[in-house]
Amino acid sequence: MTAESSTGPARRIFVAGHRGMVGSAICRRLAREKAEIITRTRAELDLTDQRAVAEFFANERPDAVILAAARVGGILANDRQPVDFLQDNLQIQTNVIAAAADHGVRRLVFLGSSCIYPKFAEQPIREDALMTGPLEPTNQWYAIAKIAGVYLCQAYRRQHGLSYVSAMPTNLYGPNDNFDLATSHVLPALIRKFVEARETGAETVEIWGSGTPLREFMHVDDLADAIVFLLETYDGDEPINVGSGQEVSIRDLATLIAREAGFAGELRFDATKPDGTPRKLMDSGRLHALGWRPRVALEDGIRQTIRWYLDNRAALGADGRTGSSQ
Ligand SMILES: NC(=O)C1=CN([C@@H]2O[C@H](COP(=O)(O)OP(=O)(O)OC[C@H]3O[C@@H](n4cnc5c(N)ncnc54)[C@H](OP(=O)(O)O)[C@@H]3O)[C@@H](O)[C@H]2O)C=CC1
Ligand SMILES: C[C@H]1O[C@H](OP(=O)(O)OP(=O)(O)OC[C@H]2O[C@@H](n3cnc4c(=O)[nH]c(N)nc43)[C@H](O)[C@@H]2O)[C@@H](O)[C@@H](O)C1=O
Repeated sequence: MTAESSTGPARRIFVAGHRGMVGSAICRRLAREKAEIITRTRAELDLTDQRAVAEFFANERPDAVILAAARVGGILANDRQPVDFLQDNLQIQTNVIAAAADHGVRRLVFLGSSCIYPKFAEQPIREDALMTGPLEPTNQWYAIAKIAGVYLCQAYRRQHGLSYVSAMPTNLYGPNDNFDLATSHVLPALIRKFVEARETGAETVEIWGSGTPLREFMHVDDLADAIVFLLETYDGDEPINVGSGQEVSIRDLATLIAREAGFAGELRFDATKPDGTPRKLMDSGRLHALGWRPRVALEDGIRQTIRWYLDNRAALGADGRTGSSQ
């Protein structure tokens, strides 16, 4: 294990999870850099397979890694599949981070999530709120795994001097999102629901929970730009928040998407579904102080993502996830 801890451009970058929403956006963004991008589909490399991951790193020798592969899902999937969200994420991140360290990877960016912060953290949430209070019960399993990932990066830095960092994105949306209503996040779910309601002439659309929770949304192209910026410039022990500052209630988000999708009917709130955390607006002041700012306004991003969904839904699987052709 070597301990070269400089920032700066990487040459061979392994983007883990390149077929996902975040990984694909990172690949689009990296195409503008002088870097060779290494990818593997899940069929080629199951990241929960420790031996296969070690072999891959021994053969490919990337000098940087962006870890955007994970078991990801919305509030209900997190709540109903605690084993999958805890176990898959612990395995994927531990295998990748450990193999990277064992095979001389110089730089690694681990993606956490704003849900790792305490449910009732002071708003906007600063990085030092981590581990200061109880987690939101619906996604505590996923959060515990992600917290372990943050600590593993810090541990490799402390014990082996490695330059591994963690970024905490807020709620994301954009091309290649998951539009499966059972497992998706709210924004793609509402795009699909309102588009289909307009097409079928449905009079109501069901919105989970009370509509009062507040969420901060960022377009995935902004996130990808921030991750490449951090890969090249950030070498800190602390995780760093990546937010947009664009906060909206679920009711207002639904109203906005309904308008953009051309749905004029009624919103019906389903109180049997969980609200989750009441608010999670991140303080992204540290990232801004480094000189990075988001660009995509929420309305523009939603309009663009509705267009993407309309243009691409035929190629999505029946469940609304990107097919295996990429
Ligand atoms: N979406 C969001 O709102 C947020 C996401 N994040 C973080 O960003 C990262 C990416 O999320 P996102 O792009 O939305 O998620 P996606 O589900 O769109 O993508 C995840 C990717 O990981 C791959 N993957 C999952 N399990 C394995 C495995 N065992 N072996 C190999 N590959 C695997 C998937 O492969 P396959 O295509 O085969 O399924 C997919 O390409 C995650 O770390 C997530 O926690 C953080 C905050 C918010
Ligand atoms: C990114 C983050 O994402 C997850 O947390 P979340 O922000 O609570 O996730 P969500 O997008 O699924 O819901 C946001 C809000 O929206 C409401 N809501 C309304 N109607 C629908 C709906 O149709 N689908 C969904 N999914 N939610 C809906 C829903 O009830 C909730 O109040 C974490 O588990 C964790 O994985 C994580 O890191």
